[in-house]
Amino acid sequence: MYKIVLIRHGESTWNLENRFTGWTDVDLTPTGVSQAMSAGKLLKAEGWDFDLCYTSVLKRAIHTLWYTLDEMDRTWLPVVKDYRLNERHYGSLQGLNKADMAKQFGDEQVLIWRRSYDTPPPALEATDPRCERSDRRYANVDTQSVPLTECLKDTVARVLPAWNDSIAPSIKAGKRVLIAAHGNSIRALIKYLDGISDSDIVSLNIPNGIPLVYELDENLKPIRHYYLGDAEAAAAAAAAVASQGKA
Ligand SMILES: O=C(O)[C@@H](CO)OP(=O)(O)O
Repeated sequence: MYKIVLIRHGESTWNLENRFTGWTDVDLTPTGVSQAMSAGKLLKAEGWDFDLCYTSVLKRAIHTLWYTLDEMDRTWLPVVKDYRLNERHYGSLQGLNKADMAKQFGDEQVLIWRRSYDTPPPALEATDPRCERSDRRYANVDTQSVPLTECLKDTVARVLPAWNDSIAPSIKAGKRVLIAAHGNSIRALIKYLDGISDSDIVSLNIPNGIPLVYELDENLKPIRHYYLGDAEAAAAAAAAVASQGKA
């Protein structure tokens, strides 16, 4: 049996301000830093250790990994930064307030933008200053692969190659893997691993900064999963994420 740990980044400045974030590279808040440190303390206290870490190229996930590893005295571990683990691209909603959008367009429309499997939010124009295509961190990525918007289906399509080409082979080679990523890139991976239907994935929400353990069989099929620490607190934090898109 293999075990991996997934962790969504701690609270970011735009989580706090309730803004659609996507590929915008925002910082952790002090709360986010302490969530990441608590995650590291919990992992250490429960005897977890890792050989290889994966994260995105966005600093809220990278810094979460740093603070978590620092608490474990494991900042020396190898880290693979892969843009394919980035948050789902939120198109032209990036930067806008979720509750304001719900007031303007209704809770149902915002739920579709946030959680529908195959309806993407309105796209960014390639000329929009928010477009990431000229960002140097994506210089080696094919332009068409730097999205202008994404639905979860699109995110699954980019996360899965990272899983299949890189993460899964590492796990099978016996590496103990920690993945620090984002709400929707983690939802994309879980949808695939657990075979969750397009309609059921709508209600899955991932809380900030709480380690989520997946136990996998020899074919990397999930046996069970659970949050470390207080399960009720994790469920309450996930429910709070769900209601962020309400007016
Ligand atoms: O704004 C975002 O990028 C994500 C995660 O913070 O939000 P949501 O939970 O609405 O998909």
